Amino acid sequence: MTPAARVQAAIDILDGVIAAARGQGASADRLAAEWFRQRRFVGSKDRRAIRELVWAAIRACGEVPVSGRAAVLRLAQDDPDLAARFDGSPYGPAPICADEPVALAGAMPGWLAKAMAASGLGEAEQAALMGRAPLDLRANTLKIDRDSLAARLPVAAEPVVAPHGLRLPMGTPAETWPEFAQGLFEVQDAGSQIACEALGARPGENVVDLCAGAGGKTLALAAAMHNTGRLLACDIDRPRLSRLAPRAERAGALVETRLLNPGKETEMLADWRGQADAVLVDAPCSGTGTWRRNPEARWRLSPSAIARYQQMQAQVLDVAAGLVRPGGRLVFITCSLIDAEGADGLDAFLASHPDFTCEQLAMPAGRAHRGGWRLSPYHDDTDGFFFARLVRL
Ligand SMILES: C[S@@+](CC[C@H](N)C(=O)[O-])C[C@H]1O[C@@H](n2cnc3c(N)ncnc32)[C@H](O)[C@@H]1O
Repeated sequence: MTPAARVQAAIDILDGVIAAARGQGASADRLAAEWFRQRRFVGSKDRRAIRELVWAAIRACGEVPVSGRAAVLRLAQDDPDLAARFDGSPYGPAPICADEPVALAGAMPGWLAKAMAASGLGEAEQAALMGRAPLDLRANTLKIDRDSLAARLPVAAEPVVAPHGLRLPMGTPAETWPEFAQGLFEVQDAGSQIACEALGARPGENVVDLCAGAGGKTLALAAAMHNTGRLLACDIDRPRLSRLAPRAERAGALVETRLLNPGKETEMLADWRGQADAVLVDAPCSGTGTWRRNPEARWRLSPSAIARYQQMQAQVLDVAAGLVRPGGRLVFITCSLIDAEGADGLDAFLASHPDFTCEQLAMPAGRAHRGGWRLSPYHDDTDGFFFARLVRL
């Protein structure tokens, strides 16, 4: 492909991404993969260049751009080489007109920037959400310790702040390695690992991971518990929860799973009522803390979506509260950095559950934030999280 044809390809993919963001359609990743699947003649160098341009344009535009061309023109304004590709050559983009629309630069839509600022995150914090996420691993201590794992990996791995974490160069195909197939590690952001540590799950305990999804955090809990006691992983999403069993098998982790019916969670967990030593609530949220991985997600959010997540968070916290034994722990996690989905929810929970109190945390990275703890890409180079540990009196 000519350099100009690559630019036009990126514009075409971006048009699809923008339409999907407006209509809550497929993710940018899926759309790009589909675009390439239909054009098998596009070589790997071209693919890489096109992808880089697509994601650079997504990162550069805070609001949803009017078109793919307007998004790439945003980048071209600061990049004369890119602007020169708009030369009208065959398969390339038409020359730039003086008065055509150019997308606005920015980290995120204005209403989200305001919500972030009100949650104590200034411009530098907001801009860091558009950076590139590192590739972190968690050594599976059911099978190996961090140092022994690092020595076996085919590329240098740096320890990270999470006690069992290692960091690899971005783009490392870690999941193709035999060490992955052998269950020696999981790919897991260091922030996610630290949030799990907040539960302090111990060997022999009865632990519930209420919103387990495909079990990223469940597997870390199983390792912390040395596969002793009972660990129950629940979710309302069958496809997600069904991905947990093969992962647990690879990791050698002992986990029970239970698929819950929405609205019937308490009933379906009646046998665990007041029995759990610790409950993890990795609540459904907007994922504003994970935009480094899927930056187009910020084009899909709306204030009403945030309000719906808040309701879901209150509901899962309520279910979780009923499972905790007196003296037991409850950890509330969201991978969002806006207080509506973190500290505000924590306050509301404490107001309606006087039998719970918030415990002070001291974690290896991050900082205290309104009764809980915050990790952010800017401050910690992890995904963004809010979490809090509560104890039932
Ligand atoms: C942030 S994700 C969990 C990610 C997972 N813990 C991990 O570490 O990979 C939130 C999960 O909550 C689940 N969920 C939503 N409402 C729920 C409910 N009422 N009860 C249990 N799980 C729920 C969603 O299906 C989703 O899988």
